[in-house]
Amino acid sequence: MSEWKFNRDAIRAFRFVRCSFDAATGVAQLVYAFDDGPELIETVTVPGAPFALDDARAQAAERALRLLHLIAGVSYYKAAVPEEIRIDSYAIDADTAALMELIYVNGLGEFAYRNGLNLHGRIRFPVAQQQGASAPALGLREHALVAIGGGKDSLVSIEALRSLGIEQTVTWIGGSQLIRACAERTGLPTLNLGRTLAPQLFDYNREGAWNGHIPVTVLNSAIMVFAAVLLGVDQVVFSNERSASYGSMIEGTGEVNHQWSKGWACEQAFGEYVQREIAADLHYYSLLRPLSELAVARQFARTDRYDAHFSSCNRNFHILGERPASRWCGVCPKCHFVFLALAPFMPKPRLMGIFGRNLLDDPAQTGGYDALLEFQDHKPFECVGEGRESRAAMAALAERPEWREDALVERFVREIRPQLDASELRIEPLLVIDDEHRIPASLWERLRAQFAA
Ligand SMILES: CC(=O)N[C@H]1[C@@H](OP(=O)(O)OP(=O)(O)OC[C@H]2O[C@@H](n3ccc(=O)[nH]c3=O)[C@H](O)[C@@H]2O)O[C@H](CO)[C@@H](O)[C@@H]1O[C@H](C)C(=O)N[C@@H](C)C(=O)N[C@@H](CCC(=O)O)C(=O)O
Ligand SMILES: Nc1ncnc2c1ncn2[C@@H]1O[C@H](COP(=O)(O)OP(=O)(O)OP(=O)(O)O)[C@@H](O)[C@H]1O
Repeated sequence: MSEWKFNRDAIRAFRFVRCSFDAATGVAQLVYAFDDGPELIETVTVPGAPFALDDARAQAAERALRLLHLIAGVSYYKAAVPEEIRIDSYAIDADTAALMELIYVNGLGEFAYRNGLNLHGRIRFPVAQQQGASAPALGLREHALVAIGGGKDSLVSIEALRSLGIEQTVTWIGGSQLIRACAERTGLPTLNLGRTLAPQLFDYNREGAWNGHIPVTVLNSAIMVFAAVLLGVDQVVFSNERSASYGSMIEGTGEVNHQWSKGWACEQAFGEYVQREIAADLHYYSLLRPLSELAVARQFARTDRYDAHFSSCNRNFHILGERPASRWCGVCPKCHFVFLALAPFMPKPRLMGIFGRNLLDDPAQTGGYDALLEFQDHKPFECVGEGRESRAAMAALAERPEWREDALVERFVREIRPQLDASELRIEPLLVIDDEHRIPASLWERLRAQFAA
């Protein structure tokens, strides 16, 4: 074993070695390996131990733990993308294998594109078990674990649930101080779940592992589903908007979606699996699925409670390395997009106060905005709205005296708008509320009224 060296091209198999949960400490261990190399151990910690679970809940927790083990393996599998996948300590059925293949192939879509790999037909999870009976209801109490990511989207959901009188715990994974500050600002009960990646992964990255984006939202979702079973609550709520279902259109390749695991196809498949295989009364859904990014931005602008606390800039969220000097780096696609999406819905001085500058009056940001507008470039690989949303927001600003002389708005009017169909530049059609979602019927009518107001 001590002779083993990471060599991505020589590795034959990725192994799901075992997973375990210690109810006395709240620590779960997710163990993987390449061939007969060292064990790669990821840990997830759920506060509130010791957990005393009855038989039905203990069995559901074991099923949720295996689901998490399978999904979290994507961080390690991607390092070598070997031909074979093995599961050493339990067996999975065809439905589980199909869900994993869906998540791995699509969730690693950007990773594969950027590395010139073709994962279709390559990722095969071994099926060694017949389909079992559907999971029973556990008698979970009515309470929502709401994911918070530090950005605008989750804050919109949290405020919506608050106004509907739904009991919630604001929940996040990892050690981000920015997310903690936002969570505390809500004034609601909070829960911080621990997650530590196997340290060898960072060595492997330095030693030439394949690297790239992983489907982090479905991974966070699986962690929260596991926590929900332990804590005995019936809802896991995310804040993934409709626009997340649409990727970047790449010439010669087709659609590649950075945020596939925030999209509708993933939510449907994962949510149905959780209800069928983990607990019949555990509901996983995105509260913002019926809304576009612009509609979410409009909702967010209705309160200034979080202006001094939130950030959508992903540069704040690295596990290793540098963070930006301020909450908004001002030069990444998320900063560009969020500034543009909020601009039609809030007074200019408020927006400039949030960002500390005017990104639309900075010619250095031209390339970044062109990509968002899908003008001579494709939509960036980031969690940003559709090109038509960016174009409609820019067109709205072009009509506003306080914005139209800013460098990038003025350029849009002069160079880009003349090439576009004016009938496709209206914001209103993009604010329409969709009916495709998994929001429980008991909430939906009241929520719809709130979103429509
Ligand atoms: C913060 C960030 O954007 N990270 C991406 C970045 O990682 P980087 O190497 O610059 O630094 P670290 O985040 O510190 O990660 C170090 C390495 O660890 C591996 N890793 C990390 C987290 C994980 O869950 N699994 C991992 O395997 C990886 O090898 C890292 O290099 O670049 C990486 C490579 O492209 C990305 O994988 C990192 O993305 C994170 C997984 C991440 O959390 N990204 C979110 C900020 C993000 O993109 N969120 C989207 C959601 C999209 C989705 O659900 O698919 C969003 O904003 O909505
Ligand atoms: N560290 C985390 N722990 C738990 N949930 C997270 C974490 N990071 C992101 N999420 C959740 O993942 C989903 C997608 O994240 P995303 O970054 O789009 O949302 P956001 O941070 O609320 O808003 P924004 O799009 O403005 O950044 C959201 O439901 C968010 O709450």
